[in-house]
Amino acid sequence: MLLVGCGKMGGALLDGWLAARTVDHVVVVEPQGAFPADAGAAGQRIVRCAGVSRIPPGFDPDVVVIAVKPQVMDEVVPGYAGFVRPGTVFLSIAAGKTIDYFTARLGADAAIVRAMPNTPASVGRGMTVAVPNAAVTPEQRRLCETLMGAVGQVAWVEDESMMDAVTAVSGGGPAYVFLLIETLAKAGVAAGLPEDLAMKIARATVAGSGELAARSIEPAASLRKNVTSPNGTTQAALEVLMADDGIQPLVDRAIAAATARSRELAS
Ligand SMILES: NC(=O)C1=CN([C@@H]2O[C@H](COP(=O)(O)OP(=O)(O)OC[C@H]3O[C@@H](n4cnc5c(N)ncnc54)[C@H](O)[C@@H]3O)[C@@H](O)[C@H]2O)C=CC1
Ligand SMILES: O=C(O)[C@@H]1CCC=N1
Repeated sequence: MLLVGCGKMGGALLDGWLAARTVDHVVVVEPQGAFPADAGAAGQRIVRCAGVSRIPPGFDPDVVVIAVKPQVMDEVVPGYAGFVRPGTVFLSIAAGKTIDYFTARLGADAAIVRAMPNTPASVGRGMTVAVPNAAVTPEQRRLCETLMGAVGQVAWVEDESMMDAVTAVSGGGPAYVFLLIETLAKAGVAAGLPEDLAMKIARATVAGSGELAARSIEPAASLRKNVTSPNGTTQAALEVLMADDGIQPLVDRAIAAATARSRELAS
C-alpha cells in the first residue's frame, strides 16, 4: 500500500489497518502530519517519505490511498500518474473530488475507487461508502472492500452523485454527534449542573446510545419511544426538538449546506 497523506483521516485509517493487521507493508508519503506510534510493529513494515520523490524506487503498490485535502489535490495527484498500472487501484477518500477529476490527471486507464470514510474507523466503527470506475477489477473492488471493511461497515453505490450527500451525512456525521455532546453538556450547565458532571453524563449518554443503536435490531424511532414515558420528562423535551421549528429543519439545512460544499469542492 502507498498512503498519500497521513493526517486525521489517513492516520485514522492507518491506525485501524495496523491494529487489524490488514496491511503489513505501507509506504506513507507525509510531509508533516502525525505518524502512528505503533508503526513498524512485529511483521509490519512502515516506511515514511517526505514526498513522492522519496518513495523507494521499484515500489509497486497494489493500492494507492489518496488522503490529502481537496485543496492540495491539484498539486499532489499528477505526481502519482507513474503508479497507474493494471495491478494498482487508486482509493481516494477526498470530499468532493470526482472520479473524472482523477482520470483527468491519472489517465483514463486508472482504476479508481472514490470512497468516503469517517473517523470512527480508528476504533473499527467506521462507515465507508464507495463507488468504483469501470477500470476497477472485481479483485480490486474486493481489496478495497477488505481495507474499508477492516475498520467498519462498507456500502457501495453505483451513482457517484450520491457521494455529496454521503459526505454530508456520514463523512461529517461524527462532528455533528460530538457537537451534540457539547450542546447537551452546555444545556446541562445552564440547567444547574457543574461543568465536569455535565460533560461526563453528556458524553456517556451519546456513547451509550450509539452503542445501543449499533447492537439493537430495533429502529431508531422505537429506541426513542422506549425512553419516552407518556407525559414524562423526555416527552417535554421532544415536543421542543420535534416541533416544526425543531431539530429536523435545522439538520436538513446543515446537510444541504455540506452537500452543496461537497459539490463545490469537485472543481
Ligand atoms: N477528517 C475527516 O473526518 C474526514 C476527511 N476526509 C477526507 O480526507 C482527506 C484528508 O482530510 P484530513 O485527514 O481531515 O486532513 P489533514 O490535514 O488532517 O490531513 C492531510 C494530510 O496530508 C498531508 N499532506 C499535505 N501535502 C501533502 C503531499 N504533497 N503529499 C502527502 N501528504 C501531504 C498533510 O501534511 C496532512 O497531514 C480530505 O480529502 C478529506 O476530505 C474524508 C472523510 C472524513
Ligand atoms: O469536512 C470535510 O470536508 C471532510 C469530509 C467529511 C469529513 N471531513
